[in-house]
Amino acid sequence: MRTCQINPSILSADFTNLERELTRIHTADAVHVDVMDNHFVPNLTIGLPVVARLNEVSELPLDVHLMISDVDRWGPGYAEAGAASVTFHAEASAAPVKLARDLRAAGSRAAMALRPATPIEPYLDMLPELDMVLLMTVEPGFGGQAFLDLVLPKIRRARKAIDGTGLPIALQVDGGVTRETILRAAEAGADVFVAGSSVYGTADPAEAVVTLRNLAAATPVSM
Ligand SMILES: O=C(CO)[C@@H](O)[C@H](O)COP(=O)(O)O
Repeated sequence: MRTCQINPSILSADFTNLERELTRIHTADAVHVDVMDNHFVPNLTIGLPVVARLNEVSELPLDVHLMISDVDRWGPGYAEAGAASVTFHAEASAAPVKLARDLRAAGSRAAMALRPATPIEPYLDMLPELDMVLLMTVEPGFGGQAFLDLVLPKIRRARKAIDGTGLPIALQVDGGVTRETILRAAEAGADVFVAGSSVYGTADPAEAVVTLRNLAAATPVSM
């Protein structure tokens, strides 16, 4: 068994009562908070004041995923608000190394996300600046989409590159993660899984988290 984490996405939760929705996933490793600005992605969710308040009421660490433009300017504020980890999109950052350093300096883990079609190779040199890489397995913007198998070879390449650094960099996947697709993502080398519908869409989200984590942990990486 290996160590894997499940971070449920509150995009699939009931936005009228987020505090209660956090308690329904008490078995999770962190809560994945999707920040969307209706500019970088065609959807709008929550911003800094709500994230700051969530951090005050949450027993789980916040794994904040910024799907916003001008992230070099706005990103560090989420770290200052107490997020345990802040993920920015490589496609939205003009200065990703500086941003990763700013996030760490503000007290959070620094993570970089890539859309399904964005290659990882141009970013391999900056892996030591990162605590986590997020490979999107759907186009960012909406929950409930189907997992894109075409990302699996990139997950494998990322796993190899991360292992090559010898650093404890997590490899997260996000989008379309179910009891079935988590097996393929885990086998390719992912170790942190974001799941929205397959957690909040069940009668017992806490139990769904445990099931997903056990499935991933029991799946060896195969290169
Ligand atoms: O960031 C996103 C979508 O942009 C994700 O976090 C989704 O919210 C995951 O939802 P499911 O695909 O698991 O339903």
